[in-house]
Amino acid sequence: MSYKLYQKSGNFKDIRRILVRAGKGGSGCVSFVREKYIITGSPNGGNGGRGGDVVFQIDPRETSLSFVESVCKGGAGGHGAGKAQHGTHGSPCIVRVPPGTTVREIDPPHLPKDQQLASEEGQQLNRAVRGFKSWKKLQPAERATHFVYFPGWVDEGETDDAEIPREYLVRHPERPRDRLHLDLTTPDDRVTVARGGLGGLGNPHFASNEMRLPKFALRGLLGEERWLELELKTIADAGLVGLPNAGKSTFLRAVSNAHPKVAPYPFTTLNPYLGTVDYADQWQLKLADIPGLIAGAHQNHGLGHHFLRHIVRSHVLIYVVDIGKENPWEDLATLRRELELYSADLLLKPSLVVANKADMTELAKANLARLPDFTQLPIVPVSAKYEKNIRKATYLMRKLVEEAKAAAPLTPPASPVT
Ligand SMILES: Nc1nc2c(ncn2[C@@H]2O[C@H](COP(=O)(O)OP(=O)(O)OP(=O)(O)O)[C@@H](O)[C@H]2O)c(=O)[nH]1
Ligand SMILES: [Mg+2]
Repeated sequence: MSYKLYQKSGNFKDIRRILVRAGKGGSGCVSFVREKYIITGSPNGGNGGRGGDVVFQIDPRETSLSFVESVCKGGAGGHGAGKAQHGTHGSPCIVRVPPGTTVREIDPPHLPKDQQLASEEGQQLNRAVRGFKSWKKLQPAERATHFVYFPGWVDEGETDDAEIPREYLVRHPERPRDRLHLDLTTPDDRVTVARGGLGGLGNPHFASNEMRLPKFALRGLLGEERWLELELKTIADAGLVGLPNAGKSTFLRAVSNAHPKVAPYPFTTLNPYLGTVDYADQWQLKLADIPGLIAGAHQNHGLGHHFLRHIVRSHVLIYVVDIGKENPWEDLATLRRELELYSADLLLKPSLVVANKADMTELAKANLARLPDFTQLPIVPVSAKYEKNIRKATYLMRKLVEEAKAAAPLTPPASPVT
């Protein structure tokens, strides 16, 4: 049931597993000067171009991971050509991701269990399989995968003495041992997640006194390849939590420029929704509306509780309770219990109780009088539908957010790129 409801939420995706593969480098070229009266032309093959990187561009306009491709490939570098013409660089693959995306490298799904990188044993095996293998020890057939030859020319050990720069010694670059782990929070930042392969060297590079006319050039290297898990944890200053139908979306509509759907049935909201509250002095507050939580959400009742990932980063939590029904404090206790089961840290965040639907009845008034007996948190009665007492709520929200920001001013810094 809950799965189906989640599926109904259109294209929204907050978790994705993708493959990023940077482009391979172009090959170097074997070529010689051919001109009238020049019998033995000097080598003039160009180098191959670099493969294109895969780059994550953090774009504040994006709010979902649904437009990220499952396979992101950088373009291949062009091959070198005669007359010392170098190959073109491969075009980079630029992937737009919303701020708040975390990136974690995972094992490729097709590797057998014992070869997976997670275990130390698996890591050793991986290194042995695709680890550093000196090209000198390779069989001729294997060696041909490193070199391009002049047509009809047979390698009889000439390539043994070729001076090859260190970075070319490994044809299949070993999978980086440090796994990529990034937290992309800074808007408009760019992070390279897979580097393109180097372009191969043309034959002039191997010319020496012993070998004036080298008839081989280097092939380009393969680009990096990684499997990544992207998870979107929305960045908002405050998050609304409440039972279904408590009026969270109505409250967001009342205080911000956002227009989430409002309807008198539970689970109207299926995706997190972000709104901005504008204050008179240009100060802004980002407020996130998420689907309703119910008792047992940690056991996947209702819509489950995985959407709580969108409020773990917010500075302040706002509990929206429907004060017009019997025993609203039980709802508050349910909410706090479910939050604790997701992450106990959530309960430590500064919070505020918005007692919604205060316009309703005498019961609402009686409940409001009793509510402080059940919680220490500040309580603001409002009517989101009729926009009553909204100013007081926004004022308190701002105060809490400013205090929380002053206490922990920095958003977590982006971890270094490996
Ligand atoms: N009388 C009254 N009705 C309200 C008030 N706030 C919201 N409602 C009504 O309550 C119903 C539910 O409101 P929503 O904003 O969709 O509730 P929600 O918490 O977002 O619900 P879900 O998205 O399903 O979790 C709607 O029919 C609203 O018109 C209020 O202050 N007074
Ligand atoms: Mg809603």
